[in-house]
Amino acid sequence: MHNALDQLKQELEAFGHSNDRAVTEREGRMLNITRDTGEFLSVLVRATGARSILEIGTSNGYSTLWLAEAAVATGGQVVTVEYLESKYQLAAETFAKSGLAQVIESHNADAKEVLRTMADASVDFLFLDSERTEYVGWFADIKRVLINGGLLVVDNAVSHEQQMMPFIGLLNADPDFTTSLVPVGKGEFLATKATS
Ligand SMILES: C[S@@+](CC[C@H](N)C(=O)[O-])C[C@H]1O[C@@H](n2cnc3c(N)ncnc32)[C@H](O)[C@@H]1O
Repeated sequence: MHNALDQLKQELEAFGHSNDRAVTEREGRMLNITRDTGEFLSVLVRATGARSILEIGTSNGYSTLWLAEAAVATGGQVVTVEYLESKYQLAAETFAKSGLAQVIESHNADAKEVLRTMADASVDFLFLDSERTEYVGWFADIKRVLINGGLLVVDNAVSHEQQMMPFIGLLNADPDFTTSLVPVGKGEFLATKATS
C-alpha cells in the first residue's frame, strides 16, 4: 500500500463522514463510496485489465483514487465526470495531492453530454455513481460506449433499490448483458456486455 495515498484516502473518508453528517442539502454532501467498494473496484479493474475507465459522478474524487490507483497497474486512464463546479474543484485538489493526476482526466460537465459525444466501444470499465433518475435515459449511450466484454458497475443498487429498479430492469432484460448484484458497500450492480 502506497502510504501517502492511503493517508489521503483516510482523510477523505473522515471528511466525507463528518461533512455528510452535518450537511443535509444533497449538493453539499460528498456521498462517497464505502472503503470496501473502493477495494472491490480496485480488484475488478485489475482483474479485467481495464485500461479505458469512465467514472460518472466524481464528487470530491474519493472513488476516482481507487480507480486511478488500479489504472496505474493496468496501464490505463480514468476519465471522470462531475457537473457541479464546486465538487469538480474539490476533486482537482484531491487529484493534485494524490500522485495520480497523470492518469486522471477530470471533466466539469454533464454526463449526458459526455456520454453522447463519446465514440462507440471506447470504454472498458464504467463506474456509474451519479443521479440515479437519469440512468434509464443514458442507457443507450452507456451500452454503445462499452466495448464488447466491457464491465458496468453501478453503485447504490441495494441502498436505493426502488430508485434503481427501472435501470436494473433494463439491464436484466437485455440479452447482451450478463448481470449480478453484489452486496458490497451500498450494493454494486455488475453488468458485462457481450454482444455476439
Ligand atoms: C454519489 S456522488 C459521487 C461520489 C463519488 N463517486 C465518490 O464515491 O467519491 C454523485 C455525484 O454525481 C454528480 N452528478 C449528478 N448528476 C450528474 C450529471 N448529470 N453529470 C455529472 N455529474 C453528475 C453529483 O453532483 C455528485 O457529486
